[in-house]
Order: sequence, then structure tokens, then C-alpha cells
Amino acid sequence: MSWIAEALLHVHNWCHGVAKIKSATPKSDNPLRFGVLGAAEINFVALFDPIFTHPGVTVNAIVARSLSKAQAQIDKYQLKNIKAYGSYVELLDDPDIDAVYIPLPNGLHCEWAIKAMEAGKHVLIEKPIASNAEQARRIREVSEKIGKVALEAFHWRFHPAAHQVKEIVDSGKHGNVISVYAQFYVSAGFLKDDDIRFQYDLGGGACLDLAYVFSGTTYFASDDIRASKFNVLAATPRLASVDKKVDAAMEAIFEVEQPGRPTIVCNVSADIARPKLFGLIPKLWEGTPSLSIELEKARIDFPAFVGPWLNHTITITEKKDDGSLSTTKHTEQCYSGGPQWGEGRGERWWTSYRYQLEAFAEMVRAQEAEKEYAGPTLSLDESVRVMELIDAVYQKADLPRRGL
Ligand SMILES: NC(=O)C1=CN([C@@H]2O[C@H](COP(=O)(O)OP(=O)(O)OC[C@H]3O[C@@H](n4cnc5c(N)ncnc54)[C@H](OP(=O)(O)O)[C@@H]3O)[C@@H](O)[C@H]2O)C=CC1
Ligand SMILES: O=C1OC[C@@H](O)[C@H](O)[C@H]1O
Repeated sequence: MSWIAEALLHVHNWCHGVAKIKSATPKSDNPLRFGVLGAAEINFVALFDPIFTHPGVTVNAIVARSLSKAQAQIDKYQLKNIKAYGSYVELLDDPDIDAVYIPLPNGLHCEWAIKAMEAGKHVLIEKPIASNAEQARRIREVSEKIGKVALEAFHWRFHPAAHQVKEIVDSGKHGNVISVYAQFYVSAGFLKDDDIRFQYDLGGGACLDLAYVFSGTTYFASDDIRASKFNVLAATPRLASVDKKVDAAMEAIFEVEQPGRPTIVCNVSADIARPKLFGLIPKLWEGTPSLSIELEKARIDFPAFVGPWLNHTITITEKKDDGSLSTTKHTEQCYSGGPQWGEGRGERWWTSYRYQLEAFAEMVRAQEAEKEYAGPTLSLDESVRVMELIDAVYQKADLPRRGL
């Protein structure tokens, strides 16, 4: 599945001349040294590519359950000066590793994030942070106790476009938020039946795999997610043919209640095996994620909210007095700087993963220097709240929580 993101990234990098920038990026004397837990498909897009343009970060080791698989990934991407390991514990024992990236199946995130922190490493954990809220709380507890950074890799939250939309919403200029809608579909056939996403024991299911729809709706609906109360009103799954505990698709409606604000209704729709048209044609036109925010005086459309680095638009359509949409529209884009990074930070060509890496590296440096990190972030409290919402959706749908 990640081959699609990788192909798009190659086109993006080619269009922006990133190859030259990569070869012209020297590494600092004291870089943050990453070890990668698993030769996962997503490694190139989410970690290697951003590292190539970050002067302060290197990848120093990859481990796979078989040494030859780790070595094969090193060879495939022509990575230099990297150790290959054949046992996860061996990598965690390596004193030359400062931080561990965890692109394991969701059901293994919690176990290995905790083991990595206990081995003295900071952790960047692929989304979703864990299989359920209880596991997410355990990660938060260990991170706080040991004093290591643990960050959920919801990369879209680090892109300036997301911050721009958030600022527009929070400005109050368009009134209160009434509702938020988010969808993300993957066409049937893109994921094989034995994919980790269809395995209950590995934390499979549309809600967890496409958790962006929960992260997106709650981010824009909540002033402070810690003070928001979520009530799941409806959750309708379509079960996977390979395992009836796994949601191939989920449609859910939930309310967000917060002090001093009108209740907001959120609708989410996620599908990891979207049925084809006439059973034959993948509905590729439905393939891009999308998100819309209905406010009292306007509607904001932020399609491609998950991958704004490729190309995005933020369209604000004003409403007439009767609440219907007017023809007055305004479209903007934001690829660098923005309200949270600030003027001059980032580049047009930075992917959301590159922004995420920038933030993670700064968080680690701040933590090590016992300083406050003030840049864009995604707190473990937010990660826990999103997982609590997903647990509640599974409960409403009469499906077992993952990770039991
Ligand atoms: N941020 C993003 O844009 C994306 C994030 N993701 C997330 O990344 C994670 C990995 O996804 P993806 O790269 O597609 O998955 P892959 O199946 O390619 O990778 C999963 C890795 O987990 C390891 N693994 C360990 N135990 C098991 C097991 N019991 N069964 C299967 N694999 C195991 C394998 O490692 P080994 O090499 O040791 O055999 C494998 O490399 C998921 O959490 C997913 O949600 C995925 C795609 C995009
Ligand atoms: O970005 C993504 O796209 C498709 C999903 O299956 C994947 O896990 C997700 O992170």
C-alpha cells in the first residue's frame, strides 16, 4: 500500500529538485541517531526520505525479524553506514541509537514503544499510537516516568496547512463550529487479505488504520481535546470477509461537548476495502481523504488533509443569512511557515513527514536540555483521547476493542 505514497513522493521530489538538496545536506557532528524497528514498507516515505534532508538526524540501524530482510531494505534504498540486526532487542541494546521509529503492526506499537523507552530511547510511533486507549495511557505513563519523548506519527498534524485551517476555525470569524466530516477510503484490492490491516490480533480494522478521520475531526472540533467529551451516537461497520472481528469499513457519528460551546456533530467514514464500481472499477475518485468543517457563517473544505504536502486547497465558502452556501469563496494554501511554525520555517517541498521529523528532533533536543519545546506538537493526551473515541466507536458497533 505504501508503494503509492512512495511513487507520489518520487514525483514530488523530482518536481521540487529534492535530490540535489539531499546530496547538499551535510550532517551535524552530533546528530539524533535513529534505529528502525521493522523493515516496513512505510519506512522510506515516513523516515528515510525526511532524514536525507535533515542535517541533525541520521538513520543508524534497521532491524527485521530476519537479518536478510533488514539488509535487503538497506540495499534497496542504498543506505550508507547502517547496521542491520536480526533481533529487535539487539537494536534496542545498541548504545549508538538515540531514538527508535516504530512502524510495526498497530498491535505491537505499545509493547515495543515501552521496551524502547525502557532501553533509554525516544520513540516515534506510527499511527495509531496503539491498539486501544489503555495501551496509549501506558505509553504516556512510561514516557512521563522515564522522561523520553513519545510521539504518535500523525504526520498531517505537523504540516502548516493543518495549522492554517485550525487558526481560521479558532479565529471565530466564521462563528462556532457546527459539524465536521472526514472520510478516507482505500479501494478494494489495494490491500491483500493477509495484510496486517485485516488481522484483529495485530490491531487491524478501518478505524485504527484510517484513524486520521478521528484525529482530523477531533482536532478541528475541539478547543482543548482534554476537556472535550465525546458521545458516540452511531457506529456502523462493514465486516471484513477474512475476519468478522475486523471492520473493513466504519461509519460513525459522534458529538463533541465542551464547556461554553454548542455541541458539535462529527461524521466519519473509513474504508480499507471500498467496494469497486460494478465490482470491477476501483473508485479512485473517492480515494483521496477529505475533511469539511461546517461553521455558523461558512464552510471550510480541506480535501487531502492527510497529505497536504502533495497539493492542497483550503476553501472557505461563506454562508448566506439563511445558512445556505453563497457563491463567495476564498481559497488559500500554506506549505511553509504558518501560524505554528512561524515565518521562515520549512520549505515548499517539505512533506508532512519532514515537518514531523523536524518537530520530533526539536522535542528530543529540548527534552535532553531540560528546556520547554514550543513548536507544533501532538500531545500524548490527545493521542489517548483519540484512542478513547475509537474504543467507544468499536463498543457502539458491538465489536471488541483491539488489543484485548
Ligand atoms: N504514516 C503513514 O503515512 C503510514 C503509516 N503506516 C503505519 O505504519 C505501520 C506499518 O505499516 P506498513 O509499513 O504498511 O506495514 P508492513 O507490513 O510493511 O510493515 C510492518 C512491519 O512490522 C513487522 N512485524 C513484526 N511483527 C509482525 C507480525 N507479527 N506480522 C506482520 N508484521 C510484523 C514486519 O517487520 P520485519 O521487517 O521485522 O519482518 C514489517 O516490516 C502501521 O502502524 C501503519 O498504520 C502505514 C502506511 C502509511
Ligand atoms: O496513509 C495511509 O494510507 C492508507 C492506509 O492503509 C495507511 O495505513 C495510512 O496510514
